[in-house]
Amino acid sequence: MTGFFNVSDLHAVTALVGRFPVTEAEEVPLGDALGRTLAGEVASDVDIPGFDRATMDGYAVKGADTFGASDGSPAWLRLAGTVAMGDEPAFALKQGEAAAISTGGMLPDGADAVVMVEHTDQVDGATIEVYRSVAPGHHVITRGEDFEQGRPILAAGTRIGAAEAGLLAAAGRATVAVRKKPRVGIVSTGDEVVSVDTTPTRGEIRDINTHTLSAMVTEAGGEPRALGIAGDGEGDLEPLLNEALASCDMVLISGGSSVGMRDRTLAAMEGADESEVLVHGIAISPGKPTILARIAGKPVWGLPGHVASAMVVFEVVVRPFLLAASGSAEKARPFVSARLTRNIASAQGRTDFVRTRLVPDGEGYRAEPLPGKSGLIHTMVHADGLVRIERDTEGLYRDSRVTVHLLP
Ligand SMILES: Nc1nc2c(c(=O)[nH]1)N[C@H]1C(S)=C(S)[C@@H](COP(=O)(O)OP(=O)(O)OC[C@H]3O[C@@H](n4cnc5c(N)ncnc54)[C@H](O)[C@@H]3O)O[C@H]1N2
Ligand code: MOO
Repeated sequence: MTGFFNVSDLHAVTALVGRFPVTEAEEVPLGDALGRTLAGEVASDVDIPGFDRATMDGYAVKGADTFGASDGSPAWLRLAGTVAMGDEPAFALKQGEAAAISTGGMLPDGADAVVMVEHTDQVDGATIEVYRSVAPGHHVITRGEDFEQGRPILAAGTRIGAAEAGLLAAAGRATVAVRKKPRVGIVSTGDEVVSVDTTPTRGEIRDINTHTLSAMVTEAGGEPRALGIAGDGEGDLEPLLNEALASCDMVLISGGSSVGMRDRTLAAMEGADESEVLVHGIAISPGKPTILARIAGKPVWGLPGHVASAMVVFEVVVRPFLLAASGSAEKARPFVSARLTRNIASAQGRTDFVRTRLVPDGEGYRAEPLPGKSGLIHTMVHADGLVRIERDTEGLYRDSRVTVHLLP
């Protein structure tokens, strides 16, 4: 009988991640670095900010000079000068003095706080009244408060988002060393699968997996390359597989990974030069008929054809390999805790990933499992996340608390 003679445990599969290389580093302009992964640790060349800086418009003061000040009993301070923006003040504050300052201006020596202009009145050209007491440090960002010169500010493996781009700009990084985006070749298979611009005849179905997988590759920091659809005939897949291997760092083939008569993915992988099949079958659901081969040092995946299965397998198995290939330090998706709206059955001996919708419920969420047919794309559209049920768990009862790993 044909079958999966050696179904692997999920942990054993993800442990294979170290068998594959990380992409090379390259220096890119900061403006092109969004979504990329830092190749090395980054330190700043300067203190940020490089000086004590006002965060409000008003007067730089010595906090102690304002202690006890109120509307009924204001503090009187002498005006020592005005701070010009972008300049270092040429004067220092002595006891009982204040200096006019704008937001972002440099505090003169001797000042340690800023009192807001609306809490003051100018009595004449040389004197102000202060109606509030300000403690030292009030309305001031101190030198090096964001980060200090020479100290690491971002670790290798950090994915560059908006905040990281800002930090790199502050640290003077006009160019950044990042990992090359792993290129991922995507091949769909099946005589019944037709491209999106075709009206399917009865028996045909439009190619969904190329588009879901491309989107997921992009989200994970890779660069998808759609290579088209291979038929089920003998020798149909090989040219596309070879093209993908020649131009990409990883290959995803969807469909034909099972044990049916037309399932030729395994044979095509085995027939490639320098090929070693590492996995054929994983103890997960959906996604049991997943294949992983190492061909010419590159990971080549055979993903289930069923559309939701292909997405779930990408999320829980392939994505960690893609993150590792780009040197990413990301470990796990964010998750929320929620109560199940109904029982979920699960067979022992495999890890289940249940597509789940989150329904807001007072302070938190209820987790609503979505019915399981893995050939339906709408279940993924409605899912907010996945609930993982471990191999040794038979199922979960309604109202039990579960962890929902959020999908992007
Ligand atoms: N006798 C058995 N049959 C099946 C088993 C099994 O253990 N014994 N496993 C089932 C499971 S679970 C899955 S998952 C599928 C996986 O099969 P394949 O990877 O070989 O995929 P196909 O047979 O080629 O396709 C399955 C299904 O998905 C549709 N499909 C394929 N590619 C696309 C695409 N790019 N876009 C949209 N839809 C696609 C295809 O038309 C089929 O309907 O095997 C079960 N069978
Ligand atoms: O294991 Mo399949 O991937 O259920 O749909």
